[in-house]
Amino acid sequence: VAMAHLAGRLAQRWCPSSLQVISFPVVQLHLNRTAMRASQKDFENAMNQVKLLKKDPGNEVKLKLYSLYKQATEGPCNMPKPGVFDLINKAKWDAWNALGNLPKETARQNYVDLVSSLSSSLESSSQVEPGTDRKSTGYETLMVTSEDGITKIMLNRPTKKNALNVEMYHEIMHALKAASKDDSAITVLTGNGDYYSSGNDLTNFTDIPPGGVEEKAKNGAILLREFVGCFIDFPKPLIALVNGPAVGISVTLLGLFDAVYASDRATFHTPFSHLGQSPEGCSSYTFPKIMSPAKATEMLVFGKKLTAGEACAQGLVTEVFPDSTFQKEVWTRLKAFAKLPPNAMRISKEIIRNREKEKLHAVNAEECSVLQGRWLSDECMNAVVNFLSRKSKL
Ligand SMILES: CCCC/C=C/CC(=O)SCCNC(=O)CCNC(=O)[C@H](O)C(C)(C)COP(=O)(O)OP(=O)(O)OC[C@H]1O[C@@H](n2cnc3c(N)ncnc32)[C@H](O)[C@@H]1OP(=O)(O)O
Repeated sequence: VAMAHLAGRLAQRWCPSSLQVISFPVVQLHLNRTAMRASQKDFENAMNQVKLLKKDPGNEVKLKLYSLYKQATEGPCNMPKPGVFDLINKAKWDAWNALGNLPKETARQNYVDLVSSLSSSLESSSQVEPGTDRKSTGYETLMVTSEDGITKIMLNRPTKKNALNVEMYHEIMHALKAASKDDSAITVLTGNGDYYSSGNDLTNFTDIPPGGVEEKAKNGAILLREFVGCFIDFPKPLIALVNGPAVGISVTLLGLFDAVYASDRATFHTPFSHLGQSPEGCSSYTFPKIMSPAKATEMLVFGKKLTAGEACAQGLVTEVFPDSTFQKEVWTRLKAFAKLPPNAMRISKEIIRNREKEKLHAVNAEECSVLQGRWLSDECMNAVVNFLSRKSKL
């Protein structure tokens, strides 16, 4: 968060003429989808949409819909528990009861989200050729599709090398939450175009709220903590397809994925010191564990850029594929994974992740708090000003 007026002051202090060449685009703060609440009308529309689904979504999803509907309309489960032999009503009761004290509004929102993810994946199944991706609409910065039991979240700002702007952070969180509830077995994150992602969009640092730079840094830390938290808590197998170079937060997050497949064109670069910043995405904890403390230091402190082969040798990448066959090979493999029993995969992931979850959340909180301070430093502001004034690139 190098903030416009402070950055401007810095530029003026050290290089008055540079003010003419730096124009600070104002980042449009888009509506936080996660903060959106479904209205009664949205809820009613969703109920109508369910009736129009052309394909049976399966018992598990139907139970989820039932329980969310009951919670949204009546609140916590208020029925006597059916007998053990009343299997259907018992399953319904269990599903509703499992929602505990979930607020009615949240249940309503979850119902609307679930129906929307079903509509985009099931409704279109009758409209598209087999094998063609089904696209869910409504995202500005992502392409989200569901096919063959796989939800694919594709970063879609190729002209900006898939840099993560504020809207993209919110949309990824939204897409992950929807994917965690949809009927896919696994979820994939990848990039559109020649880059996987160039990391945090450095223009995020330029839109200063009335509270000034401190407030900007504080808001950035809150956003980052919530964003990384979604990866820590994601319940299904989450796989990264690193189609090209990856920078900054797009690299650090890889330590929270369950598998990372990379094209041999990919590179892995975390130039935090160059940018006056410090590690995030829980990498201060995951990287030393994955690759040894010294190798992690080379990346996170000295900003050493790794090739895909090096990242694989160090355990950050699971497997590397020639770029020419990357898509074909990984998708064949992913489709086979997606046929495995989804509940078994979820439970196996849970048992691996649960052991680390508390620690990861604590690390995330600490990293965000340290970064909040870094964003206010001259070192960080200089780096951002230099990039925005096109004086430096990585
Ligand atoms: C709130 C949470 C904060 C979490 C913090 C996370 C920390 C990080 O992620 S640190 C990493 C930050 N990323 C960078 O420093 C990368 C900066 N970009 C570059 O150095 C270069 O663009 C590149 C090496 C990635 C690519 O160079 P190349 O010559 O191939 O392409 P360009 O012409 O530079 O880029 C095309 C286009 O894209 C814009 N762009 C690329 N990356 C970013 C970025 N990170 N932020 C903003 N904009 C970016 C670049 O400005 C070009 O835009 P124009 O065509 O409009 O000039």
